[in-house]
Amino acid sequence: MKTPIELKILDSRIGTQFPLPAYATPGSAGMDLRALVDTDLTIQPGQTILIPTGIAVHVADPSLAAVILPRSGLGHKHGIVLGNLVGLIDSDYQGPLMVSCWNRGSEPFTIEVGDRLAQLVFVPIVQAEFKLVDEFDSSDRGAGGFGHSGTK
Ligand SMILES: O=c1ccn([C@H]2C[C@H](O)[C@@H](COP(=O)(O)OP(=O)(O)OP(=O)(O)O)O2)c(=O)[nH]1
Ligand SMILES: [Mg+2]
Repeated sequence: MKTPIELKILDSRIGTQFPLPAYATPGSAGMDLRALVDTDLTIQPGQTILIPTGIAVHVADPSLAAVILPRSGLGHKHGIVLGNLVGLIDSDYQGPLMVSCWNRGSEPFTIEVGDRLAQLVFVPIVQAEFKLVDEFDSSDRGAGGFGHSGTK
């Protein structure tokens, strides 16, 4: 069962030259987002560029959100990841979906118009309400963290 999500096409090349984002296989968790840039562009090592995807989505339901994640091939082989590491799309955001593209590699990387750059994953969200306490019920871990248990 798929969840309906409203989508606006902001760039008419989506739906004509390039398809709407879609799951590549029945088991895919993410849909690839394309670079709807005017012309091919090169990202220099260390440079970060904000890339439009040509679409807007309105998740609407506060118990859902979307995240933008890197594609493993681009990240691992070319150092093309996200300037914000992970993009979080709030359920009430209605603006253009943008990808912050960071070349953390050592070679210039050329993005061609319509290239699949990153992926969009819809996730469930729990909104918390803080309940102030003076003491927590004790747990096995307590305050141990940040590697306190070692590596072996
Ligand atoms: O990679 C991203 C990350 C965010 N957004 C949009 C959707 C998100 O709902 C909005 C705000 O993102 P976020 O809350 O992460 O950024 P902020 O710096 O806290 O901005 P704001 O003050 O607008 O919340 O920007 C994108 O299009 N792409
Ligand atoms: Mg914010």
